[in-house]
Amino acid sequence: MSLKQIVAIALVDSLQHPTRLLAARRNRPAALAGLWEFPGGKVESGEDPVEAVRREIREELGIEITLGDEIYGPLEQGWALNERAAMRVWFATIASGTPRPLDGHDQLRWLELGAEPWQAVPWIPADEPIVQACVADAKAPVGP
Ligand SMILES: Nc1nc2c([nH]c(=O)n2[C@H]2C[C@H](O)[C@@H](COP(=O)(O)OP(=O)(O)OP(=O)(O)O)O2)c(=O)[nH]1
Repeated sequence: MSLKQIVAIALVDSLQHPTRLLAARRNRPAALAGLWEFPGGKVESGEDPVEAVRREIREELGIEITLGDEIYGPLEQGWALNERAAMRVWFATIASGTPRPLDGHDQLRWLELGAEPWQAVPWIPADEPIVQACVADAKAPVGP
């Protein structure tokens, strides 16, 4: 694997008819604090990417998730974030629990998918095309 693999979710209210997307505001490191992102994190060595995203979401938001379709990026490893990392992103819904900013974030916000969510908050710049792809993919039915 050439780039560090990050995995994250586009948490939506419904896989079949998504109308809202959860954005999370980072509280660290200083260079990214205050910017909004898809909750997730790094895949550990030897870890399955889907298991990694479930673990990260448990740690960060305190919820269990149902995964839907992947939002495919241009790379096998998903979407380029910078020269060192790429991110795979899946649609997901809440299976149990209520999302709370437990670790890594200081605020969560549901954004309307129909209201240009890439402009609603200051996203990490690398995420903007992913948010746009999320909106485009959400117009077709997603999920199992
Ligand atoms: N989780 C996440 N990370 C993103 C996004 N966009 C983006 O450029 N990144 C970058 C920020 C970080 O450099 C890297 C992810 O690292 P992380 O700090 O979230 O991962 P982690 O929770 O496993 O790490 P740690 O803080 O526990 O050390 O990817 C995004 O939408 N979500």
